[in-house]
Amino acid sequence: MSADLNPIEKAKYVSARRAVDYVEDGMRVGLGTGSTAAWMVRCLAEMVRNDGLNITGVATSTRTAELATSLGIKVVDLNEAKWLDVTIDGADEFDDNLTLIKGGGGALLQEKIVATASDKMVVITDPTKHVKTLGAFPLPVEVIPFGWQTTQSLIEKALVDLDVDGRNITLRLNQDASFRTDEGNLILDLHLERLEDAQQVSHVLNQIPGVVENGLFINLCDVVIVGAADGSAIVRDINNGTVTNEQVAVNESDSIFTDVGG
Ligand SMILES: O=C(CO)[C@H](O)[C@H](O)COP(=O)(O)O
Repeated sequence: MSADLNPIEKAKYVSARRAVDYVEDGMRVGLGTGSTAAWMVRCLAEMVRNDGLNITGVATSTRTAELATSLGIKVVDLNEAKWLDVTIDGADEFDDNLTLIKGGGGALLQEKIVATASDKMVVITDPTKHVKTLGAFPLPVEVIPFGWQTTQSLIEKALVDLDVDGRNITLRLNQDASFRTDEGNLILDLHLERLEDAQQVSHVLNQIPGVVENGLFINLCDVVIVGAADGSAIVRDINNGTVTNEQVAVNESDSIFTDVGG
């Protein structure tokens, strides 16, 4: 493996490399967003280039669409694909129930739509993402710009009613301006520390006018892969209840490392 990659980046690559085993010829594939998902896109592109793999991708963000297209993967709109065989995406946190916090890259809305429209969601992670209790990573909530400060107040009040301390909410920034999602919306990051009842919090947040979606992914993830820098990967499949520890075949002179300058 490229000596220039740091251990976390190697772990991300290993989990992405294992995840593309779920992709078969002719499949419609949801392409996640983030640095781990970018490795998956590069792995798939290599299979398209070298093995003639024929797939249709649906991207969860503009930047993933640009990466995939630039590497030769056919990308179509979800309206055209309609339904997907598998989605492979990263996560910011996951717990033992495979409930996720996503949206660190601001793509949670499209990621959730795409994951929901997939037969299977495979989540690719590194060891830093596994938590006992969700919430150390701030929970992203996508809100429409109109009256967003009022929406924030309503979120604060709803969290107090749930006995969750939600007073620490920040508007996500991109340099000095507010961060805008692909849909032109804003992201509020909820610094909750601990999230005991994800189902309830998710439900309550999504009832608030102005909230478009939140970053909790509940009962969506089928498989989580935790890659490690030594080339091993733990693969947990929630549907068949298996957990396997595998060694992933990694080619040190893989051309995808030069694609990213590694
Ligand atoms: O949810 C996401 C983007 O909205 C990402 O999947 C999540 O932030 C993980 O990113 P990375 O793989 O770079 O750690």
